[in-house]
Amino acid sequence: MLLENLRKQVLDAALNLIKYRLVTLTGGNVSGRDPETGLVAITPSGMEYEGLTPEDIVVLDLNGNIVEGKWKPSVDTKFHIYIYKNRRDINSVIHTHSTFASCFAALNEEIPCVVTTLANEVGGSVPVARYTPVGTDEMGPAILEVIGDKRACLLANHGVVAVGPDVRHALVAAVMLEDAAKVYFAARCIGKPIELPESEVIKAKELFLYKYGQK
Ligand SMILES: O=C(CO)[C@@H](O)[C@@H](O)COP(=O)(O)O
Repeated sequence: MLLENLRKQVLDAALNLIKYRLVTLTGGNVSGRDPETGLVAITPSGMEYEGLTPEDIVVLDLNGNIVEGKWKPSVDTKFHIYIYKNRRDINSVIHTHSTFASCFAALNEEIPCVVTTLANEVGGSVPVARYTPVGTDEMGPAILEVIGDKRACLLANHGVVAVGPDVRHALVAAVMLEDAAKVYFAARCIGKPIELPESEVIKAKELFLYKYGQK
């Protein structure tokens, strides 16, 4: 089996989307790129993640051709591939429909950096990519128009895309974005959330990039 370890990471992340309630049923998708071969492992389309094995994860080349796999790849394959083709620093793309972040996607509203979590794990505020129809060539460019060096963006009227240098970092960005979106949602209900100063955002971002955990 090609890319067994990466396929296991992609499947594990997909199961975590269910665990952290970022998707329901077959919603969302996960992919990872192998830096050595350039091949991409992506979840199959329309299949619930529980019960899948690494063999069910589809391996593609950067033209979107199936290299190994028995199922059709995600309906969102085009934007995953577009991101990999245009951003060498990104080796994982995760798409979710997480509830609170999707509220702001429905409002076409950026989530400001009102808690250090967003600075730490996403790199600051969360921009909104313009609406594009699912499965089209437009979604990839719309995402790269806004995401910059952030680790996540909202998809207008749709959901969330999180990215990272590997599957683990992209998963953490997706989970922590939803945490921060819940806080922002509740804070908006109570009063007027206060944005962190840019200087503090930079400090919090760098702390997690260079010092957090066992670094
Ligand atoms: O949001 C969408 C389609 O609108 C997709 O993420 C979701 O339905 C999952 O599709 P796939 O199972 O990845 O083909």
